[in-house]
Amino acid sequence: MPSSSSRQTSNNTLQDCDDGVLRIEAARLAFTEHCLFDGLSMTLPAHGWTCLLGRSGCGKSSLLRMIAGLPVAPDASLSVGNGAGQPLNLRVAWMAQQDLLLPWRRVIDNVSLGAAMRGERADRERAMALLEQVGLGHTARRYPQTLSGGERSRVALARTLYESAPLVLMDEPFAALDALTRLDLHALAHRLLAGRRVVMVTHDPLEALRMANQILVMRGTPARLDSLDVPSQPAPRDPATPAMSNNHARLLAMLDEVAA
Ligand SMILES: Nc1ncnc2c1ncn2[C@@H]1O[C@H](COP(=O)(O)OP(=O)(O)OP(=O)(O)O)[C@@H](O)[C@H]1O
Repeated sequence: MPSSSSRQTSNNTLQDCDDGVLRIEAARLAFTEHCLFDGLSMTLPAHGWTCLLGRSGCGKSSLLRMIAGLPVAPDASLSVGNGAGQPLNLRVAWMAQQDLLLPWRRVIDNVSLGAAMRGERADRERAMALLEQVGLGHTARRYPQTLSGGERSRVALARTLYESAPLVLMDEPFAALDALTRLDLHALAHRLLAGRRVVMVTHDPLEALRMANQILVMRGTPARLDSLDVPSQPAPRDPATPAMSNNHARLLAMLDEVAA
């Protein structure tokens, strides 16, 4: 899902809103035999990263898809508002674990893929500038299969940035990368996404502690959302500090806690 667009969920209309908080409320997802969550709410500040963690299968990716307005299940609903009960319109960009680069399009044409999908003329200058920003200007005319995994992730990041969406949803975007490449991508993504509202699903507590302004843990059955304070240093944080080790232990304990 490389493109962004105006989204409509089952029970609300989303409108552009770059400032102020965003409230996700009354999120519910149930299947015939079980309810994954019901009545979940969260506040997303205007700028900064919210990291969402939880045990496998608790519904993190589904919740992210619901925020994006994508279909998940017949019994799936939430409302998105500005905290004062008013619905909002919001353009959304999506970045997934799989880079979803199209092998038959050159790198630069993958960056501007959203424009092509919307039937718009691609802004090649902008796509090129973004490629330069992620350090891959020299690969513009190559095809994705000639790039390494880390380079492909950089192209996917450039494609996400091309959308200029105020809300960026990321589903384990760095999970397939080796540890050092991941650290590099953290720093790059943090710099290039400054000023955006980012929600990132991750399985990696250290990644969350490194990047987040807000950490939310989904746990319990049906799941509830609990928050964990983040270290006071600015992100992206050095993983080798005592504050990070202490919080890492606390976050692991929260993830491990038996459902209440
Ligand atoms: N049609 C369906 N019927 C029943 N259960 C379903 C259906 N579709 C999805 N599920 C369940 O919904 C749950 C939530 O999936 P989701 O991918 O959102 O979880 P997750 O927390 O992101 O998992 P992971 O961390 O493993 O990626 C899973 O347990 C999945 O089996």
